[in-house]
Amino acid sequence: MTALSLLPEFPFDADGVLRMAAQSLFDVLAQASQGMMVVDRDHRIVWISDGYKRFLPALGFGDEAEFVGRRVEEVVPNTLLADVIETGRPILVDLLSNKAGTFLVSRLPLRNATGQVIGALGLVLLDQPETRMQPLISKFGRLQRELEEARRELAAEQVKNRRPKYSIASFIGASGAALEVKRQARRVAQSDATVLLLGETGTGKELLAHAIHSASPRAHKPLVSINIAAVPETLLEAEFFGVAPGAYTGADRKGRDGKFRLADGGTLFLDEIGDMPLALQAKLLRVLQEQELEPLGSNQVIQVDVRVIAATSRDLGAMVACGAFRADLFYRLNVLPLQVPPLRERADDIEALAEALLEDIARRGGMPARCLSPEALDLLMRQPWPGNIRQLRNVLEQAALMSDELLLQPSHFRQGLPGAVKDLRPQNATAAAAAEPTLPAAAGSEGNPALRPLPEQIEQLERQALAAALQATRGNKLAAARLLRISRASLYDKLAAYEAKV
Ligand SMILES: Nc1ncnc2c1ncn2[C@@H]1O[C@H](COP(=O)(O)OP(=O)(O)OP(=O)(O)O)[C@@H](O)[C@H]1O
Repeated sequence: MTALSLLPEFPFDADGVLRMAAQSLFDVLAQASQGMMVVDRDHRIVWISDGYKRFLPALGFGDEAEFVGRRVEEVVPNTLLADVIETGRPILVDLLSNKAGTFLVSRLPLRNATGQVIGALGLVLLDQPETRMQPLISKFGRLQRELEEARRELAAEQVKNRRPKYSIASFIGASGAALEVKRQARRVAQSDATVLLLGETGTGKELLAHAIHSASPRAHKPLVSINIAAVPETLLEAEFFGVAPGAYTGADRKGRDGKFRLADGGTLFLDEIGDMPLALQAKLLRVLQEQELEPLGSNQVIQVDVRVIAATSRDLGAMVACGAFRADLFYRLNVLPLQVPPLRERADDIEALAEALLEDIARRGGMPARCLSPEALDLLMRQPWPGNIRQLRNVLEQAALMSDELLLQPSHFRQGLPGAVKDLRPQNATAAAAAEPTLPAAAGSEGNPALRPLPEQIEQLERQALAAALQATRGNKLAAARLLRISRASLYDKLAAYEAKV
C-alpha cells in the first residue's frame, strides 16, 4: 500500500483525475478572476462568485437574490454569453463596456458528457483594465467614439434620405394630361386615404409619390420607400414589419424596425405593389386596415400611423381576375387611383422635359447645356417612348455625350431611339421617321465612338440593353429581367444605379 492510496479522495483513474481537475480549475478561476458567473442554457444566471457581487450595485442591483435567476442579457448590458450558448463557441478575450465600466472578459461554453451545450461561464479577468492596458483601451475608446460618430452621421443621412426629393412643381409638363395629374396630386395630398399610382414604367410615379407627400400635412414626417420587386421574397416580411430582438442570431440579433415603423407619422411608398407575394398580401391588408403590426418573432402588437402611397405598372384588375392579387387588398389600395399618362400621350411636354433634362445632364456632367434643333424635337416627338421619361433622359444623355455641338440635330440621336427598334415602330410612321437612323451606329463626324473610354461604352451598351428589354416587354420588369437572363433584383439594381446618376 503506497502513501498516496492512504488519501481517500485521490483518484487513480483518468476520469477521476479529469473530474477533479475540472473542479479545481473552476475554483481557481472563481478565485483568481475579478468575478465569475454561470448561466444555464436558457441564459438564466445560476451562480455568481463572491468577487462578482461587487459589480452588482453598478449594474443596478441591491443584492445577489435579485440578480441570480434573471436572463443575463436583461441585467448585463452588451453581454455576449447568449451568443456563446447559441453558437457553442468560446470568446477567449474580449472587452465588455456597459454602465458598470469596461472589463476584460472571457466567455466559455459549458457542455455535458455528450457534448451538448448546457450553459456558459463568464469571467471578468480584469476590471478597470484601462489602468493596466492603457494603450489598448485608449484605442478601443477612440474606435468607440468613431463608431458613435459614424452611427450619428448614418442616422442623419437616413433622415435626409427620408425627406421628399420632389414637389408637385418638379413634375414637368403643361399638356392637358400633365396639368390634370398635377391637379389630382394636389387634391389627394390633402387626404389621408391610400393613393394608387398607375402607369407605365418611367412615367413619374415615384416622383409623384414624393410630390404628394411633400404637399401633404405629413410633409415634415418621414417618407419611406420600398421597392417590393427589388427585395427578395424571403426578406420582404422582415423589411415590412421588422424583427423583434432575439428573433434571429447574427446581424439581426438586436432586432430592427420595419419600413412601417420607420414611416410612423409619415408616408410609406410601396413601389411595384403588383409584385407583392400573395402570402404577404393578407398581412399587408391587416396593417392597412388596423394600422397595427407584429414584428417577426414577437407577439407584441405595435400601433402605427402610416399613410400609404402604392404604385404599379401592372394591370392590378387583371391580376385580381386571375387570382394573382387579392381583391380585398386591391379595393383597399384603390381608394384614390391616379393614372399617370405615358409620354407618347403628352408629346407636347417633350420640349419642356427635354430642356430641363438637358440642363440637368449638363450640370451633372460639368459640360455646357445642349439645345434641340426643331428637327430633333420633331424626331423625338414622333417616338413611341415605351420607357417614357427615363428613356427620354437616356437618349438625351447619349446624344449629349456623343457630340460637342451645342445644337442637337436628328443625326445625334442615332442610338437608343425607341422608334429605331423596327418591330415596335408605330404602324403609321411617316416618311421622315422611316428616314431616321437605325441601330447599330456608324462612326460619326465627331470621330470613332469606339475610341471613347471603355467603361463609358459598356455603360451605354448596358443602358441600351435595359431600354430595349423594357421596350420589348412593354415595361414589364420581370419579363425584361428574364429576357436579359439576369435576376429581377439585379435589373432593379441597375435601373436604380442609372437613376442615381440622373
Ligand atoms: N414629369 C416629369 N418631370 C420631370 N422628370 C420626370 C417626370 N416624370 C418622370 N421624371 C423622371 O423620370 C425618371 C423616372 O421617373 P420615376 O422613377 O418617377 O418613374 P416610375 O413611373 O416610378 O417608374 P418605375 O415604374 O419604373 O419605377 C426619374 O428620373 C424622374 O425624375
